[in-house]
Amino acid sequence: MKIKLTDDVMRDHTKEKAMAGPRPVVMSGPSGAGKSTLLKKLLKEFDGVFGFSVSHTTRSPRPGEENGKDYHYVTREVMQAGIANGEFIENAEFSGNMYGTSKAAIQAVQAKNLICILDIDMQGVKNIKRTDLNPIYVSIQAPSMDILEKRLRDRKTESEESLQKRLHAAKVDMEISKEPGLFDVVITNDDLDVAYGKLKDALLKEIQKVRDTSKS
Ligand SMILES: Nc1ncnc2c1ncn2[C@@H]1O[C@H](COP(=O)(O)OP(=O)(O)OP(=O)(O)O)[C@@H](O)[C@H]1O
Ligand SMILES: Nc1nc2c(ncn2[C@@H]2O[C@H](COP(=O)(O)O)[C@@H](O)[C@H]2O)c(=O)[nH]1
Repeated sequence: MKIKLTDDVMRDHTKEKAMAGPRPVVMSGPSGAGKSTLLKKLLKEFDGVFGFSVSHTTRSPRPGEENGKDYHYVTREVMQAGIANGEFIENAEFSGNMYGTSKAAIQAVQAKNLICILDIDMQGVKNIKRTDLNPIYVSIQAPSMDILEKRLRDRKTESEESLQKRLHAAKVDMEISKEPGLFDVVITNDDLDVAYGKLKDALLKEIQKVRDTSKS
């Protein structure tokens, strides 16, 4: 039997699709694996396609980081009040600091019909899985623990204590990321250009959606 859709039904369906917008992208993986490096390349090459979800954190800014651009830097008290007030879609304690994605951070990107990128740890991934955000889950991994440690040390952003906490979390992360179905794609970031190519391939469909929408 052929079902004839009325104009109203068709209009509603189209509106729903337009409102749904592109799927967000969750990038996760051990600290030092190269998430920020890769997502900065994406944001630069695809200006007007991707938007970064600016998280809140209680850690101090690193040299060159900007409040409101890299993170919203807040105190524990402010962060805890926001969480208690239901302002966060997810939050986690990582390496002695609090991190969280506010609902407003995601809405700010989605309001512009951009692909919202979240850079979050494994606890964040597990928590986002319980929401209806429906992102594409990408895991970025380093080729080995030794290379990861070298990258983190060479970055010169961590104290020895923070570095050890991050390496410990990385071991857990590397194991969990093998869980079948947890991530849509797992990318080993060995050669940066190769890893970036794989990331673009994984997101091609969503990139095209945004480009098609902005043309129409
Ligand atoms: N493919 C690569 N080869 C060599 N060095 C790399 C590569 N990718 C990233 N790096 C370097 O490794 C360091 C860690 O990368 P980056 O800061 O992007 O990691 P991250 O996963 O975002 O870490 P965090 O979770 O702590 O923010 C940086 O100094 C970066 O320049
Ligand atoms: N669960 C969340 N994790 C987050 C968020 N923002 C960042 N992160 C993760 O924290 C670590 C450390 O980040 P760093 O900038 O201090 O190196 C890293 O794995 C990030 O992915 C967040 O909002 N929620």
